[in-house]
Amino acid sequence: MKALVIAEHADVARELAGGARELGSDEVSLVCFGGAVEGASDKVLNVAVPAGALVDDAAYALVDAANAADVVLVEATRRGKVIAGRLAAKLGTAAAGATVELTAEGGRGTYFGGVAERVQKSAGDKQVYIVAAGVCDASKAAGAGAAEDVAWVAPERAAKVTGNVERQKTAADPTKADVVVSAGRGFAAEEDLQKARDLAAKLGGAIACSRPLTEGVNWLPTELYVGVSGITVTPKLYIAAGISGQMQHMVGANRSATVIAVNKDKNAPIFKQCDFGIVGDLNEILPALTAAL
Ligand SMILES: Cc1cc2nc3c(=O)[nH]c(=O)nc-3n(C[C@H](O)[C@H](O)[C@H](O)COP(=O)(O)OP(=O)(O)OC[C@H]3O[C@@H](n4cnc5c(N)ncnc54)[C@H](O)[C@@H]3O)c2cc1C
Repeated sequence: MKALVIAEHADVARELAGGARELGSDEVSLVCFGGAVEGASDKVLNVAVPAGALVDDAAYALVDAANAADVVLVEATRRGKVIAGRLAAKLGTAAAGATVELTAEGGRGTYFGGVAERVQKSAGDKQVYIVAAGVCDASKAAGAGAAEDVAWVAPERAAKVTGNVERQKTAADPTKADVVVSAGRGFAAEEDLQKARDLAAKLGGAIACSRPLTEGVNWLPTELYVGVSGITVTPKLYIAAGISGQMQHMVGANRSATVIAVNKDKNAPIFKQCDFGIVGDLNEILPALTAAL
């Protein structure tokens, strides 16, 4: 069996390469847009993204590599999801998303904010899985990593980069953190986010958020929103503050080992999806937690 791994982060690339081996792949090809990955795969595919082009469009350069593979594992990033969808369409199949476990029977994924699970496979003989960080075991990754250049193939109607805006960099990556303090629309003012930052700092964790805090008011970078169209996090502790618990958000958080919710509405749906719930005003609860730690 042959596998193609597509990732944005070197550590997740290793994990997915390990996952491909666990599935029984005897040949693993790997492309990582976020840096060199050595000793993790048989082949390393170098896709040079031309200036002005988008990584999202890399699917077209990878069609031949995907066609040569039986299984394609794609890191569940925003760009990865675009690449996986386009590649699956080119292969005449569908991509299985939100995969939290890979098995020979298919990918186990969660749905409806984690209240349901199912195992699914792409139709046909080629499998395309979108897999989150932390799902596969990197220790199984191995290989000589023979380098191969892959020519860029521009899409028929490529998106054009019309400008670049430097984004605010965050101190810690929530996809890697053991503790994530996640802020939602319950935060009434941007400066109140400091309360979440203080708690995260005290716990050695990272900040994340629900989508309205990025795309609605632009208080935090889009890389930080958790959910079906954002990132998937798998921390030991997820503190959801001022988040109602809509399924589109929870699907990205429900693999956290422990979820604590802080919400002033005792009927908020999040209280049905958490291990511990605190009914109260986050403006009082978060500073109190920070002070108590
Ligand atoms: C196709 C699609 C994709 C989507 N993808 C995503 C996604 O990937 N990620 C995502 O997050 N969302 C996503 N959404 C949006 C999602 O449906 C919800 O609208 C969003 O998650 C709600 O964010 P929230 O919980 O922060 O806000 P709200 O639902 O408005 O909840 C705010 C909560 O804060 C509480 N609150 C208010 N004030 C306080 C206070 N002072 N102290 C404590 N609690 C307080 C309220 O009681 C309420 O429960 C998507 C929607 C669609 C249609």
